[in-house]
Formats: sequence, structure tokens, C-alpha cells
Amino acid sequence: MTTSDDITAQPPVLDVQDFGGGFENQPGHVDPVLHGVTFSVPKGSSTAIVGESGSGKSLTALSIMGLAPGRFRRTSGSIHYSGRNLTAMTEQELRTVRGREVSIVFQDARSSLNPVFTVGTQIADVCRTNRGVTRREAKRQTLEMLDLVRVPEARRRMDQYPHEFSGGMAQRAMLAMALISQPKLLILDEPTTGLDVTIQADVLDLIVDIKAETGMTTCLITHDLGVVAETCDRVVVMRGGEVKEIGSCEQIIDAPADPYTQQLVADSRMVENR
Ligand SMILES: Nc1ncnc2c1ncn2[C@@H]1O[C@H](COP(=O)(O)OP(=O)(O)OP(=O)(O)O)[C@@H](O)[C@H]1O
Repeated sequence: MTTSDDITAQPPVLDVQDFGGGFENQPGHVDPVLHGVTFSVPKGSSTAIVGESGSGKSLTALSIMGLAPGRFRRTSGSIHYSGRNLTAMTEQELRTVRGREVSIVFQDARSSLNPVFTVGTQIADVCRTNRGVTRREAKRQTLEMLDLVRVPEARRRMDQYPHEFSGGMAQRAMLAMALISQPKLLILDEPTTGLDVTIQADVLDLIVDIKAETGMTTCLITHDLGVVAETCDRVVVMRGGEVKEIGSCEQIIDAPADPYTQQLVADSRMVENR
């Protein structure tokens, strides 16, 4: 297994430096939300961003993808992906990074899928757009990807509509859609929140297995330290739009330095022992 030290020696795939911003709720006035957020995601790592609701995790992820809400304004800093400054890119340039290099999976897969198209068509469309393959090849890759994410009877299920998928199956389909572009970085924003506990465990196991098979870099956003312990090697702790602590998974869980992290760990132990 790669230790945390080996991992941090890798060049960062993602480098967030002093990133700040907020919402322009009145013209000319920005209500700050993110304050000097600084962290990196080393190549090949599974980095978690952890924090309670409202700590700024999702906004950070959306900013990386260039998908922050329309009223969000960056007030400081930069985000580099593989040495390229995402914060200086045009929407068109960002779209190519989003499609081909960085993918994101959101919570609540069923609402991310379009109800009027079959699941297979939606995954194949992403494949055709981002990989420029023929319709037939896209269908073949879709089937292969649905098998990879362990959707049973994938050939039959690709012709089904999202409402015919359970929450767990829909989340697998969203993973297939994210993976079909063969991204180098996969961001997972609360990918198992809202799923039954056993289904959550299955989806997490799947993410760990796929990461091991592909060597892809992952960035998992969660409020749940239990999830982090099972899936990640590095942890970034956020609170109130700031990074409070960064460390290896062992250090954060066994010897947290920041009082807020200590409280998070204590709370998560209480949930475990309940
Ligand atoms: N569209 C928006 N307009 C105004 N404020 C927003 C908007 N989206 C998010 N915020 C505010 O930004 C802050 C950070 O939100 P964010 O969604 O990033 O938190 P989070 O850590 O991901 O929490 P959660 O787990 O609940 O999604 C919150 O205080 C939230 O109220």
C-alpha cells in the first residue's frame, strides 16, 4: 500500500491556492463564503474533503469544475489542474477539461439523470461527445462500463429509464457516466448520502475497487468520517469556508491536531458506538 508520504511526494493533479469567493446577492457587494482555501490533490491519491453542512465543500468542488452558481464571484486565488489555471479558462476550455479530464458524481443520482432518455443512451451520448467514437462503439463501451460498475444484466438494463433504477443502481449508472470519459480526476460529492446503509457500503467498495483498477486520482467530498476511513488516504478538513487541517487519514483520525477536527472525530466515534 502507498503511504501518505509516498503520495504527497507525487505532483499535484489539483492545486487550490488561496481560493476565496462569495455570493453577489446585491450588485457590487459579495457576501464571502470561501476564505483562502488552500490544498492539493496529489496524483494517484484518494483525497477526502470533510466538514459539516455549510462548510463550503460543495462550493469548492463546483468551483473546480467551473460550475459554481451564477452569483458566485471569485475574490482571490487560483485553481490549477495538471499545471493549467482553471480560473483563467474560458467556458469552452473548461468544457473540454470537464468532459475529458475531470468528472464529477453528485449526490442523488436519479435527479441528475434525464427521465426521458434510457440510461444507456445518456451514458453513450457522453461517450460520443467526449471520446468522439461512433454510435456503435459508444454502445459497446457503455455496456462495458455498466459491467465494470456491477450493474447486473447490463445489456437489458441499459435500455431502461432512470425511474426503473433503484437509488443504488442509479448511482452506479452515474459512476459509469463519469468513468466513460476515462477522467484522470474523479470528484465524488457525497456519492452515497441518501442511500441505504448496505447499498452505501456496496457503492463505496465499488469506488475503492475501481480506483485500485484504474489508478485514477479521486477527491471525495463527505460529512462522514466513517466513509473517509474506508476509502481515502488524505484528508482536508473544512469549516466555515476555511481549511482547518490537512493530513494523512491515520493522522486525522488517530491524532487530530485542530480542535474542530478533534470534535468531528469524537462525534463520528459516538455515531459508530451507538
Ligand atoms: N446559490 C447560493 N447562494 C447563496 N449562498 C449559497 C449558495 N450555495 C451555497 N451557499 C452558501 O455557501 C456556504 C457553503 O455551501 P456548500 O454547499 O459549499 O457547503 P457544504 O459544505 O457542501 O454543505 P452541504 O454538505 O450541506 O452541501 C453555505 O453557507 C451556503 O449557505
